[in-house]
Amino acid sequence: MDDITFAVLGTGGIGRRALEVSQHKDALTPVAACDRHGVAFDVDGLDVDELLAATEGNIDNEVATDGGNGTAAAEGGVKQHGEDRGVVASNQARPSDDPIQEVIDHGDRIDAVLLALPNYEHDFIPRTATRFVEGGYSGVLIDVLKRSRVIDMLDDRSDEFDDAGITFICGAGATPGLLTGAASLAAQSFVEVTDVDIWWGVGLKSGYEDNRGTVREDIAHLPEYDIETARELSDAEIEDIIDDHDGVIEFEDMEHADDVLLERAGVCDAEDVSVGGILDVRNDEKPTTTTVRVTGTTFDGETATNTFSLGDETSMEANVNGPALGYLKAGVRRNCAGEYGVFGPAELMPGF
Ligand SMILES: NC(=O)c1ccc[n+]([C@@H]2O[C@H](COP(=O)([O-])OP(=O)(O)OC[C@H]3O[C@@H](n4cnc5c(N)ncnc54)[C@H](O)[C@@H]3O)[C@@H](O)[C@H]2O)c1
Repeated sequence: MDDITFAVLGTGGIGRRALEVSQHKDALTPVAACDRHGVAFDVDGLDVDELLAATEGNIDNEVATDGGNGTAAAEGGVKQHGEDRGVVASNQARPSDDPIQEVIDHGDRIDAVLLALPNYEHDFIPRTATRFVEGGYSGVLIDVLKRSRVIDMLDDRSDEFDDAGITFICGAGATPGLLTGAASLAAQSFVEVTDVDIWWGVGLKSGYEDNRGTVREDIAHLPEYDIETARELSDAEIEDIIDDHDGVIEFEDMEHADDVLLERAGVCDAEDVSVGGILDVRNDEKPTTTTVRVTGTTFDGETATNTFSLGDETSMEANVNGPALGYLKAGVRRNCAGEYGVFGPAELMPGF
């Protein structure tokens, strides 16, 4: 495949690592990266080492997205060294009042855009996608979002994507993403799938400070919170929740889009999919092994469970960004073939 130029929207915990992982993939050139405060653009390819070094320990991950500050958490302690917050600390970047628009304005030079943006407002990523349509972009958009309900919001825009020549790959991180694809592959042994159980373990070696978006959004899955209440928590309150759980938080029945993404690929009904897991915010060792268990019946009447498990040494960052960039490349192939609209990770695997 020819060299693929791509942009990263959101250089927080995930987006920075996406830039780093892209250095290890063939034929991928990052040409743009932005956070809420600034944008770096170089059509010949960003100097990723410089950008990562300049933003190390200086990541913008305020709770605000495009709605301004206004929450207690937004006042909180973003790690910051020097005067420039986030990507602007890189000498390739400059401040911007609307960095996403600047990426859209360079859209004719960008084959694919990875949206590593927060999901504090469920419609933020769909709204951002609409901006790309309105800005005349045609290419690949890909996200790593988690929530099931956002997939419907993207589906509602499917005709717009089609008309614009956009191939949108949704839910293409780890879960959903890698594990959804694995479930789809494991299901191929069966003629009927009765259960898909996803159980993940994540140890965050860099702790809450460098993974604020992910940890806050995960807390929203606890029974006593939702996305609105989690958004309003201050950093100190989040640290208290982490303390109350001794750093290890267990989740059950999470609203993860693996369910709707497997249903739309024809693997099983969404209600037959369950997702849970354990997050250890203070340890880089996984608190439990990540597994996908797919149970079904074969054409010759046997009932069995196919199990896929991740090596405990693989980090969350590796399991989100490797697949995201792999799916990005699969999206570019689809786009070049004239296949537009919304695709999930399971649809890019063997089908039924
Ligand atoms: N699917 C998976 O397996 C998986 C795993 C981990 C994280 N995630 C998701 O990845 C997303 C990112 O997580 P994170 O930990 O990197 O979050 P983060 O808060 O660290 O980073 C988000 C970035 O988006 C930027 N941003 C926000 N509003 C913006 C705007 N209007 N314009 C430009 N940039 C803007 C912020 O400045 C920040 O740099 C979250 O939604 C999280 O749930 C998915």
